[in-house]
Amino acid sequence: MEKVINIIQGRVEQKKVTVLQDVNVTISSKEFVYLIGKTGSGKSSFLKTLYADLRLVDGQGEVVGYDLNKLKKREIPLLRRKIGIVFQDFQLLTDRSVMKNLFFVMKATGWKKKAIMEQRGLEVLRMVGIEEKAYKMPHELSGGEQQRVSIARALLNNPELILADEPTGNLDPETSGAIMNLLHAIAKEGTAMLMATHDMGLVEKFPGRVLRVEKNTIKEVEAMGNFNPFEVKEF
Ligand SMILES: Nc1ncnc2c1ncn2[C@@H]1O[C@H](COP(=O)(O)OP(=O)(O)OP(=O)(O)O)[C@@H](O)[C@H]1O
Repeated sequence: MEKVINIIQGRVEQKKVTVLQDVNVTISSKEFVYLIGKTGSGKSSFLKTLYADLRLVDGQGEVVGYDLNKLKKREIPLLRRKIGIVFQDFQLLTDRSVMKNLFFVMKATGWKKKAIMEQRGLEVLRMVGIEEKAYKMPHELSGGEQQRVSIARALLNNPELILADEPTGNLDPETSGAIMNLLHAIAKEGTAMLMATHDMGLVEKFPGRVLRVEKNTIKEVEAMGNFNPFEVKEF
């Protein structure tokens, strides 16, 4: 299977302080992978490194075919076009409709023809089950619906990888479950998913590969057989 993330002996800093080191992580297409760990352990920092918002200080890294060490500033938008990013707080533009939120991203990533943009907008909204909300304003939607819009936005450019930072953090358990089903369905279609969460209930309910951030590094959690996310396999 094709590797969408390959980090070898990676090190990540925040303000000159090492947050993660000796990071070795490989993720292939279609995989659904959780990134767990305590608050402040470095989950967001790792995701930021993958979408080139933080530098990979040492080590090698390749994300959707881009070499993180060689990536020039002007190439960052090209990398982000092949990655979908979903945040806990949705990050929708509140002053415009759902469709105009999608247009905003499409324009920024090189789409030009309005009719084609509208067609693609409706298509991704259909994929997440809210096509009928296309012309509503964000505040007219529930939290779960807003998160579906942000997932639709992440899907616009057919990403090879979706990075989701606590995507269910602001949602009630039932809505979280529906969003998890959606994310799993997207991963099955071929988009790799790396999802940071500290909701262990979700990890148990929707099994997947688990990586744990602890002691300034990332470890694979043994998830075979008796699933126990607290059992850590040492490298
Ligand atoms: N912009 C920043 N400037 C300086 N230090 C930062 C910055 N962002 C994060 N840090 C520090 O880096 C470390 C890792 O933070 P990070 O946000 O990656 O953790 P996290 O696991 O995502 O936490 P949470 O679950 O609370 O989101 C923490 O010690 C944090 O204080």
